[in-house]
Amino acid sequence: MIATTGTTTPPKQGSPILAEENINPDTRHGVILYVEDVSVSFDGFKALNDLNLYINDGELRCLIGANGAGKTTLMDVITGKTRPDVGKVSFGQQVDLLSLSEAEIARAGIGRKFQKPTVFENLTVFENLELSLAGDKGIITSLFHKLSSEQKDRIAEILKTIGLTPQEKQLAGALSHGQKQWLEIGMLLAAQPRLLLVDEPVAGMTAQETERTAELLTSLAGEHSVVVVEHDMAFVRSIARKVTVLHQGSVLAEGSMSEIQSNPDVIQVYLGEEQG
Ligand SMILES: Nc1ncnc2c1ncn2[C@@H]1O[C@H](COP(=O)(O)OP(=O)(O)OP(=O)(O)O)[C@@H](O)[C@H]1O
Repeated sequence: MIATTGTTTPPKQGSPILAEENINPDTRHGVILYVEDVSVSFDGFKALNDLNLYINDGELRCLIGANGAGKTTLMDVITGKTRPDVGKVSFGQQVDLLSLSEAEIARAGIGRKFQKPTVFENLTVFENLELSLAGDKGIITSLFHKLSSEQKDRIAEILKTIGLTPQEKQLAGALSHGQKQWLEIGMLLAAQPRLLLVDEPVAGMTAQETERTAELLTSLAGEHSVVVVEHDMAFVRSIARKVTVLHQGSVLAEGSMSEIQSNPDVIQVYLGEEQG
């Protein structure tokens, strides 16, 4: 029988993301994300096919693959948007992500950055971060609530990390495309995620913005684990210590960029296209 149980649910709006509710995943074996034997079918088509992936605590991993390889579906499974037909997905050794809702997964400490920035254009950079810090307390409470010195320090720290301290009073709508992307990364950081999933962060960026983004993502690794889905191979080369290549819903190869580049299967199905 053909399985058609890969289901996609729309993201819940206004989901509370509170840093203090983050749970502490058990990473005693050095792994923060386990994806094991996961398959997802859409009307009989296997978008993910017996996929196995392990992300180490604190690592920066790049995920590459041709169009339709399953990268987005994998991100959707990790964040609870799509439920697999079979398989196991856990945050650390014990937290079963398949039993949690999208909001609960976000609260558990998994942040996702979509390709298109979604900052509040009519608020300042500082206010955008203030709102993210407020979590489910909401916009009204947050605007009338006086920030504690600890919260102010936290915002200052995030501004420094994302390189937007000089722009803190600027309206987010006036930022460049690259700056908006960094602000959104900062808004995710307000929830203190352990794992960050970042979808095509440098699409549409200038060369200088791309370089700055490479520095930013590299600086986040260590304290956070970061998975970057990216098509820009020059960017992947500049940041990746370890690259996973997806092909037809499975892992085709995994290793350093030079290992990947010399892998005959990869050359044939992916890099071959790029070079060819
Ligand atoms: N909701 C859905 N219903 C039916 N098919 C889907 C659905 N979502 C994804 N697919 C199919 O599953 C396959 C994998 O798609 P996915 O978006 O995960 O690939 P991708 O690697 O992210 O590609 P891209 O680089 O183009 O974003 C594609 O063939 C896609 O058409």
